[in-house]
Amino acid sequence: MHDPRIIVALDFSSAEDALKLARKLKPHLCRLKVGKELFTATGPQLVEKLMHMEFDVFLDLKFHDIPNTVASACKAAAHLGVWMMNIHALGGRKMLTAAREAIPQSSNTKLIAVTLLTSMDQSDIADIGLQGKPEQIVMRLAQLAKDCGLDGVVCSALEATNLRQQFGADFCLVTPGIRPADSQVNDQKRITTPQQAIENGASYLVIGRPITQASDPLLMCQQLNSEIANLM
Ligand SMILES: O=C(O)c1cc(=O)[nH]c(=O)n1[C@@H]1O[C@H](COP(=O)(O)O)[C@@H](O)[C@H]1O
Repeated sequence: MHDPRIIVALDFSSAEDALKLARKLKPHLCRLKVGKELFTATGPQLVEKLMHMEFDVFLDLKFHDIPNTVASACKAAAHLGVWMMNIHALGGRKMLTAAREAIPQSSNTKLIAVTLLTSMDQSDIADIGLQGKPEQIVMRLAQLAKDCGLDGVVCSALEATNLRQQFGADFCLVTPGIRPADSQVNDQKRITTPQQAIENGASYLVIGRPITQASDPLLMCQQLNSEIANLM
């Protein structure tokens, strides 16, 4: 059974563009992430289409609201049959627990919590009044997610080494902010190369623009997969 480590972020504004890219890729090489832009534009039908193409789908809607609202949203997402979904750890213990309890035990959907967005660094943390360094905040929020029974977290691969050590092999570390050596950083701040991410213990690498904007997305995905395979 294949367990691709790359999750391609389908950050597109239409189903047509998303499907065009998905048709170039292969389910044994990558999983796909549907985020706020694409889901808002296309709704659950596109998620169903991608699953029908045998891709595992990570529904990245980063729910953050009162516990009852988040719990109901998580229940609806689990009902779609997605492989993974996320909520914001900053929603706090009651919200995380309500979300966990809302997903039926019979469901295989993984529930993970976003810790500190990879687009944020120390100055952004100061702006919103959080205390500590990024790695301390991420550790604190990951501990909260673990305590509430979640399957893992979204973090930067820069923090993965400590989290892997603290929470063990089964805790899922999903790492965006992945940038191959020669690609543009864009709006990301806490970045690593794919190699660093794997070496630091990341479970899955979320990669958007370096694959979606590549002249040959399939080739880029294949190359990254072989680099990852060489390290494992
Ligand atoms: O939850 C996420 O997927 C996420 C969390 C985070 O902290 N940082 C982050 O970049 N993401 C998502 O990961 C993807 C990264 O895309 P690229 O920067 O184009 O590789 C985007 O779809 C983001 O929404």
